[in-house]
Amino acid sequence: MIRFEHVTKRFADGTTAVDDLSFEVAEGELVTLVGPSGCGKTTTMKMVNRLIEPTSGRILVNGEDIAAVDPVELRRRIGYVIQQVGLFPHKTVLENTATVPHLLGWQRRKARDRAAELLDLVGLDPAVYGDRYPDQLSGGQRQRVGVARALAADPPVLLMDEPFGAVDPVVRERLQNEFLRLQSQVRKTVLFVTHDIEEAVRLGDRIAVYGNGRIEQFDAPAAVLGTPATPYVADFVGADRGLKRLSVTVIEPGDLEQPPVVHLDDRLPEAAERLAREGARWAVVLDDADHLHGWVDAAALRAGSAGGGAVRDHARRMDAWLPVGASLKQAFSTMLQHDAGWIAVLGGDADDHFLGVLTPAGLHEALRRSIGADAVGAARSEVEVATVSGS
Ligand SMILES: Nc1ncnc2c1ncn2[C@@H]1O[C@H](COP(=O)(O)OP(=O)(O)OP(=O)(O)O)[C@@H](O)[C@H]1O
Repeated sequence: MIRFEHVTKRFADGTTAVDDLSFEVAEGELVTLVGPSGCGKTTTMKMVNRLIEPTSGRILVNGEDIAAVDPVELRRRIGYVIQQVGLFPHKTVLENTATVPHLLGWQRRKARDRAAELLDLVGLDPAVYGDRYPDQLSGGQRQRVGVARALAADPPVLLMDEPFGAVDPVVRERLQNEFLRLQSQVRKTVLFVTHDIEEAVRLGDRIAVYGNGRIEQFDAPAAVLGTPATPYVADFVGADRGLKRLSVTVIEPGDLEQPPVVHLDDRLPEAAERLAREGARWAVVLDDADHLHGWVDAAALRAGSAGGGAVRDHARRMDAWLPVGASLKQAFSTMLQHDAGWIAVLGGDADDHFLGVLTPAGLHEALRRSIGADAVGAARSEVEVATVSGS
């Protein structure tokens, strides 16, 4: 979808910003370009929409050599989001979002409807924010408008240059999550520049690690963290790359335990007896629709049994839950946040169907799986650490 063939950019003053670059971003793929300041990431990106012309080599978008495409026309087909969002201050949020559809000559009504739809998609209610001006928004909201505007004309390709760089870490993480959700719906071909390895790892299907005008490694996040190709990459991803892997390893159904499950309306004596039979100290409680309600203590059930009643009289709410596919980092963080010895995992066919619980032991297994997955290429010391800590 985006293909670089031996692309070099040498500026007039002799600086070689990009040196013989060849790589490809597949259709619907999100590739992050990551590296220290000045290594050529932005230059790479700006060559795709012809804000910068290569000195040699060629770039194809959707099989077409872009050197032959009129730059203005090319840019209308490519969404572009930058850090200083560049919203028009005298235009409302809705008008800003409808900019490209207008340029493309859409009917006013159709353009505004589309803009409203996009604002909704990025989490801004058009009825609340549509008529505001950019200076009446927070930094995070402005970034969302930037993303909505870039997507408004439904371009197949999106270029994003540090789009979430100017907001604080909490808002940034929220924007990243929202963007991932959005991308899973719209499946654009995305080139995403960042100097933050955490962001690159979280967002990228693949990551290109840059060092001085060249790509040092181009691979899936887990592979870059697990088996850095060069000492430079190892240094760049950091000594705590084991920890960073937590954010790219997901919980799988096999990591879960299956405690006894009771329902809110189950009668007490039967429920208490069942837990006693199974030797369980607690059970997960589901409601009529099989949605997670919480948990119940076996001793409380036993004590209450004599008086009759139902599980609901003793059930406690449980807010510590995660969707299957969440990262181990989220699992760790949820356990800490709720001071919980286990967390419920929901998902599967129906979205919030109860699947099982993740315990610290399950988490540990998942960690070992994450390291073992590429043990073939992993450094010996890493595998040994996993073995020792697991014994
Ligand atoms: N117009 C220009 N003329 C001369 N040199 C330039 C020009 N634009 C960029 N450069 C140089 O090219 C190199 C790569 O710049 P580029 O902006 O692509 O880096 P980057 O990786 O995006 O950095 P940052 O993360 O700081 O944005 C740098 O050494 C920069 O100084």
